[in-house]
Amino acid sequence: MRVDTIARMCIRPHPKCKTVFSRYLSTESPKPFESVPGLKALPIIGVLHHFIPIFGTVGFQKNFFNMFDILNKKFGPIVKIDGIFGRGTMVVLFEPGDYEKVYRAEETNPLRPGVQALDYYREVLRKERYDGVYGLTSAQGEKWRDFRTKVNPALLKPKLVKLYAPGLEQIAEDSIARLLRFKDEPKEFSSEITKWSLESVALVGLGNRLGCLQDNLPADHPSQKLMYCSKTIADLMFKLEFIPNWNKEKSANFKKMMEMYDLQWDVSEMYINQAKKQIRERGHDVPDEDQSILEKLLAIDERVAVMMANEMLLAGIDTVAFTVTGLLYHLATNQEAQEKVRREIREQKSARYLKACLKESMRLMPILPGNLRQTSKEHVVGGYLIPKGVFAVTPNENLSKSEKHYVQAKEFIPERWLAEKSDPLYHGNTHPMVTLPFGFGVRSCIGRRIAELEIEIFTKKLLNTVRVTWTGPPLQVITKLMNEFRTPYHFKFENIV
Ligand code: HEM
Repeated sequence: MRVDTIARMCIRPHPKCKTVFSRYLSTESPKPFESVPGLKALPIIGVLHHFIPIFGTVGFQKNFFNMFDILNKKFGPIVKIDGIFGRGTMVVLFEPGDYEKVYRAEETNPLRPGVQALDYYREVLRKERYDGVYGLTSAQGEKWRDFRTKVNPALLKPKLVKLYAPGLEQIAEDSIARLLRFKDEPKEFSSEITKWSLESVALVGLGNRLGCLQDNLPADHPSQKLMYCSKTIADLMFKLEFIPNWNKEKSANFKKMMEMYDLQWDVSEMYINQAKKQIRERGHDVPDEDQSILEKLLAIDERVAVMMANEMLLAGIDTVAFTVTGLLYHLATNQEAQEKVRREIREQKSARYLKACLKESMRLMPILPGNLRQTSKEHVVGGYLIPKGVFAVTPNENLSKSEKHYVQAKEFIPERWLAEKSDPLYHGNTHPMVTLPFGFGVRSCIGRRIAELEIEIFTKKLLNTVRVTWTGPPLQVITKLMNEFRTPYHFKFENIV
């Protein structure tokens, strides 16, 4: 019997057989990768000519959202971009079913290429210091899996993460008191919300308050250095990753980036050492609720514990500050939704509606415009053969704002996350891979539970006693590597008790 006949007879083939049979189940053989439509490279300049204003296929675009939109309109649901900006070839998949197939097939060993400068810093420049423990953001393969397996329970178990609630409530109260003092100076909001975010993630990670929310914080306070590093690294990352430079490692930006990584490491190491000393002095009989993530991980693997704490102090600042700012903006510009959240808080109900607001806000303003995996094997997608080693990009922000996937897609409607199946707004009508603000699968964001808890606690505390309004033009998102907001912010905070 022919192999394709067997494949068709098999109703629920074993996953291994599925892989073997998948090629036979399609009547046509896949088209070669070279024939995927998209941006072709020229010698030396690569794909740069496509981005020349007016004449280029894509032209100059100020963000990924616009760029993906044009690529989709010009080339269809699957678009190839030859070796962009010194990186490998990319394929942008606009059909959720297509990238679901790739991402699920990559789940056994999900490769997400790191930031090149950080990889260089950890694996070459400071090789002796890290010696194979590269953290979640840089490591791949076995090294990543080993690290992730050790840290998953401490960071992702909701029950364990909730133990930090009392400390986070205190931080939220301190931060809100400051916001109310600065209410007539909206320029302060950006730095205040970043301080809240750092103070919160440090409490969870290290078990200590850093003191960012004290009055007259000196400019050279170590916490100021961490906030400065986080911002500068994000800016430089964009310049180094997405702006072509044929001699990157000798450039001033690259050197500055190495200095920033050194500074970020030195300051976080100083805080981590302080925390370790306190843990030692306190002894071991400490209940779970009083243990920081650092303390829990130190009992498993010291080097992993230190690296995780360091990554929390880098990846856990601007991501959370951006997301809570987006949520407050949506609630400030949708007073009815804000009132509903306030009622829920005052009636001490579960935070169902608030959580729906957060999901809806992240759908419209995600920190990342899309997700990324590097293929470790061949895939057949949309009739094309995608080879090993290609960067498979999902343009989630575009899809999340498209009428093809959501009813009234550009509007803030938290109810869609709570609607019944019979309601046209019901979110289950949309493919579950369209909106992925925390990424996908086993490599999704390790800080998700912490971020959600921090945001929920802060928003509840704030809205219980404060009305938030927005007095300026619509808030604009600027895409660098991560999304950012154009400042100044035009929030107004008014005490209502
Ligand atoms: C609302 C805030 C946050 C958002 C929206 C967010 C989003 C993301 C996304 C989209 C990814 C990529 C996942 C993937 O490739 O599938 C990611 C990875 C990661 N995030 Fe977050 N993040 C947030 C907060 C945090 C916090 C608070 C921390 C630290 C505690 C953190 C640490 C990390 C790390 C270490 C990774 C790499 C995970 C891995 O590769 O295993 N993030 N995050």
